[in-house]
Amino acid sequence: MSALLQTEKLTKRYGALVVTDDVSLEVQAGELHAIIGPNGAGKTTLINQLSGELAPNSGSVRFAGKDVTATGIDGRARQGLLRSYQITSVFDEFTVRENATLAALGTQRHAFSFWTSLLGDKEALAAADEGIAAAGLAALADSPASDLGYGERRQLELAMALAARPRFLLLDEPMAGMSVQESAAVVTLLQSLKRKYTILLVEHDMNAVFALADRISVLVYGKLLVTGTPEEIRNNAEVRAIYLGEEEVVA
Ligand SMILES: Nc1ncnc2c1ncn2[C@@H]1O[C@H](COP(=O)(O)OP(=O)(O)OP(=O)(O)O)[C@@H](O)[C@H]1O
Repeated sequence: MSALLQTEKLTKRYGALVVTDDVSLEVQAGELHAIIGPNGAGKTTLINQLSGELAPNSGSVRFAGKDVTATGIDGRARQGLLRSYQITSVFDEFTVRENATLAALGTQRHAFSFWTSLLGDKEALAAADEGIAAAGLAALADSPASDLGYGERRQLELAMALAARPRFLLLDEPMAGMSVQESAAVVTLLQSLKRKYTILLVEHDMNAVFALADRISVLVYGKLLVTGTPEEIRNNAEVRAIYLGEEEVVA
């Protein structure tokens, strides 16, 4: 396996606060790589720099062998590096399939040209249906987005990302706000997406992280403390000290 995504000495500061501190991270093609760390460790800030939403103060991001540090969100999305939400918003009055079709079209052409081709673009429809099926929403493909429950809406965001046929998915807390049952369903879903996509997952639900990840990186105060297999991370003394009391990690 080779690195599909790589950061080198990535640094982001807000005034005197160093939120991403010299982070050099490698995500191998095909792996599910999780980022964990205490609140405020800089996980979201890191993901924002990987998606292209936020520019680092220094350091670089490489994707598929190319330096994309100066490439914006859309440019990275077109290269296949995609965040699971905020790419395009969900239209409540549109069906699941129409939303996913818009997402599929959104990566290829100007935002307003797809109204006319929405129902006619076979390629986009096929990509939409693939995304919907992969996100486990096939039974609701014809339902308006407004009918979806919270968990289903998060699945739709995932379906929309998948409809754009990404190589690499950035997932920022996909289980946030979900019930235990909904989280379990997302774990099953992500298990089914493993290997088909390279995935970087930021998630507070440690059961989910340890069940899913091939490798885990631990961020503390913006610094990358360690990267390892779930077993290595579970047995790492520093990580255990950081998570002392959070029994999920040490269980
Ligand atoms: N725009 C900003 N301006 C100033 N400080 C910021 C800004 N964005 C984030 N921070 C600070 O950077 C630090 C890291 O924030 P970030 O949201 O990346 O952490 P996190 O690990 O994702 O946290 P959580 O687990 O709580 O979501 C925090 O101290 C936060 O207050």
